[in-house]
Amino acid sequence: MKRGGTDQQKRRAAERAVTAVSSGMVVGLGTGSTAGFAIDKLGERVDDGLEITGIATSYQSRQRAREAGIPLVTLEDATPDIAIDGADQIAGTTLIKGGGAAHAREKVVDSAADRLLIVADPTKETETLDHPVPVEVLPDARPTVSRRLGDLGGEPTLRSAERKDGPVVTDNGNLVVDCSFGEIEEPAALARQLSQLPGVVEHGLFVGLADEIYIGTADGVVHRTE
Ligand SMILES: O=C(CO)[C@H](O)[C@H](O)COP(=O)(O)O
Repeated sequence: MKRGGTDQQKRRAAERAVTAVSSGMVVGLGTGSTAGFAIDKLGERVDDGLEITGIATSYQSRQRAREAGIPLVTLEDATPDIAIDGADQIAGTTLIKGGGAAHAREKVVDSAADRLLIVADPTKETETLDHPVPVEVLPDARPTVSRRLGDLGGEPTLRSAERKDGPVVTDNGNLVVDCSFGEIEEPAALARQLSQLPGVVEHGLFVGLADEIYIGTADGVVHRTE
């Protein structure tokens, strides 16, 4: 499911993006290995005196932030000034996310932030989007949503857990259906259709949300803005 860049590429992207964070900011903390490197770097800067609070997007990012020593608040307390998150596929500034099954909370936090910075390795960048779209569904709605996804031309597969028999259960207690649509020619239109399906909690198409893309390479970082 995940495309694999190197840790060095991911760390480079993450550490460059973290330079955009300054004292006083509320920072949305993304999920996944690349966003994890950003959390680690923010923790180092907190040790050095940076005064920030974080808003986690998942159980995983909350744990990593705690280990890094970043004080945490929730959306009840504050609105993020900036969010740093990873992606599974990037075409321009349109994204597919949800490889870590965290896309529902990620979309809430990322879209609340004034600036969304995406950090990734070069294997994530493509001309067009063709990665299966993760769709978080209410457990009872899984059969009907899967049928509707088929009607939309998709090929839905219930995501299985890797280390136990049975499906992946999200932090919100829901299931994830990964739906392949082949090459997605109109992501915004597909995003609207997916959002309208009863039982869909959230899908992993992020359209019009990312402000900046940081791609770590073997010898530096490519930084793109909208
Ligand atoms: O969307 C996500 C989690 O839901 C992640 O940001 C995405 O899967 C990228 O992860 P990684 O940096 O480990 O490749």
